[in-house]
Amino acid sequence: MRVIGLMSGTSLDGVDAAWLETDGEQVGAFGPALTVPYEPALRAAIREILDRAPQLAADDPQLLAVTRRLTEVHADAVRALDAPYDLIGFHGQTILHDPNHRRTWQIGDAAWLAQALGAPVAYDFRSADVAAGGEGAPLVPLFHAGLAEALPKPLAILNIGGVSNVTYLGADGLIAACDTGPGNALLDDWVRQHTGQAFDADGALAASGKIDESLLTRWLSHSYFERELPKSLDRLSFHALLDDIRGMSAGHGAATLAAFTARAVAATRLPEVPQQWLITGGGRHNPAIMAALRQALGVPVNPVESVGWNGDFLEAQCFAYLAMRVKRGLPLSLPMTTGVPQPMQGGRIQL
Ligand SMILES: Nc1ncnc2c1ncn2[C@@H]1O[C@H](COP(=O)(O)OP(=O)(O)OP(=O)(O)O)[C@@H](O)[C@H]1O
Ligand SMILES: CC(=O)N[C@H]1[C@@H]2OC[C@@H](O2)[C@@H](O)[C@@H]1O[C@H](C)C(=O)O
Repeated sequence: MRVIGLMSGTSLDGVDAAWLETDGEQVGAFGPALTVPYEPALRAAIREILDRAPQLAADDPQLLAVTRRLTEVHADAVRALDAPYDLIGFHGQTILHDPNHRRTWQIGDAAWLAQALGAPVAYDFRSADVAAGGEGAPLVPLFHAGLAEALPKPLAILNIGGVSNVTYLGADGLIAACDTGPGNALLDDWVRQHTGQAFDADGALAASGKIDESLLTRWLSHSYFERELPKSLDRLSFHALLDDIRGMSAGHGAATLAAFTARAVAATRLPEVPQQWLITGGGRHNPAIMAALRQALGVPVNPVESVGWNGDFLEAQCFAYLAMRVKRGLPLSLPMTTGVPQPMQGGRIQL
């Protein structure tokens, strides 16, 4: 089937939309993809909702307004793709992720979207997993495994979005995963506070500063890095650490945060050392993070473009693939990807 996947990630920068022809197991063809950025007012409103999420009522007027506007931008993204489709995969925007309390919350109005587009919409990909005692994230591993079938293993695929997550593919067929630590979200927030820019373009600010090694050592002693996978994070899980660098110069802070993203990856215990790391997500555009990864991992580190994938749209493509799996009743997650007791179906379809 022809499926459009829609992902609004933890960076809060906009909606990624990507077209895929798939049966939910193989990818038949990749198609057009694009990003519709959120207008600054919407971005700020999402950020407010995210900060208020733990106390937020489902009928909060600001929540309802943000949900509607966010869903409209998703509809715009589908229309802008201008390609025929049979099904939509709609992730929505995560505003809260707390699997320990069996809560994960993605906002977005699937019923409105299905009606606006006149097409079925698969949505609510994470809650069945969390209800079954799983982490509810990451969900991308089965898609990575499908794409990487012919690649040499063991292989690690690292997404550096707002939060970073890794998929491990073993030579024996094992698929394992977890969030590794911060991606760009801490760094983005730091850069916004200090320069007013949305992110550290090309790692320039980080390159101008010096890494605070003793602080890094302290941060890496955080209990999250002791935990075995599977495990997952909220966008705000590490935000308290920004207090530790409050007095630092913008450059030193950026250098230390970029290095932390990379060292947290290296601190993640995988079943075996991968032959290669393939890097996807916006963080692969940051040379400071890429250089720190190469130094910390000691095996080849390459962007996913080196194997012909598009690292700006892999997650949107993933939710097209998962939409098809929802439709076919195939599992979305496995014991070693989210900690569910058995391969777990999930998602719902709005007709
Ligand atoms: N040229 C660049 N230089 C430095 N950083 C960049 C560049 N381009 C993108 N980024 C970083 O990538 C981020 C966006 O990444 P991405 O689009 O993968 O996020 P996302 O889709 O919200 O992620 P996720 O859902 O995985 O959390 C930006 O906020 C920025 O930090
Ligand atoms: C709860 C949630 O939305 N998590 C996101 C987030 O962004 C990156 C990382 O944290 C990953 O765990 C997940 O997204 C990807 C698409 C996933 O589920 O695989």
